[in-house]
Amino acid sequence: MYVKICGLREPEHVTAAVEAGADAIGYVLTRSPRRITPARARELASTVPAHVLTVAVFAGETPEEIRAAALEAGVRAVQLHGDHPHDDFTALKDLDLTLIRAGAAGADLRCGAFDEDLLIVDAPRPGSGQPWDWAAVRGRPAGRWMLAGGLDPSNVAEAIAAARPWGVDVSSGVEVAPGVKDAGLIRSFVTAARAAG
Ligand SMILES: O=C(O)c1ccccc1NCC(=O)[C@H](O)[C@H](O)COP(=O)(O)O
Repeated sequence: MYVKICGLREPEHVTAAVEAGADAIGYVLTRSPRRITPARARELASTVPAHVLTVAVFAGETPEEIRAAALEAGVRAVQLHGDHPHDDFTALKDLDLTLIRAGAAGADLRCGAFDEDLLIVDAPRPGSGQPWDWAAVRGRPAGRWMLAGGLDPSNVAEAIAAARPWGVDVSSGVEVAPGVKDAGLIRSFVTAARAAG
């Protein structure tokens, strides 16, 4: 089970995620209580070992803005959340970064449909921590796809059983307040997801 922890802002939470065995770590570079600057993302990403994917998250920015911020942040992947057209992914292809497409269950659920490498199937409001009907997508997404939206250490096993994803992605469920992560919750989430997967 591939595990991504999103919305990290502090070095101790990056360390907790890496030590717990997370596969990917996300930095939100778009409008959000979790937003950080590309410079801060670079600082946080600089300590992350090469086997962990560092991801810059965007929603609605232009390919030029995404390109500039991703290069400044020095990440290994970009995540385009919401209604980004196929052309935006094509425009970023030459960056040679992992491309992640993220959206709600109404979108095209075939990973690779927009030339992306990974797909995230999320709640309608990203980063809201709201659980949704995970079982509704069971058997529908194809390829390397992560389930997100309202996951936490106590429900991730149930969510995995319901949707049968390739991976899981969490933000609010490992926080004690919006944008404030908790190292213990991060560890518990990774452990629970791995045990269930
Ligand atoms: O986290 C945000 O605030 C956010 C804002 C705008 C676009 C994307 C955002 N988060 C992206 C993620 O990958 C979250 O992990 C995912 O939406 C799950 O969130 P949650 O339900 O809080 O676990």
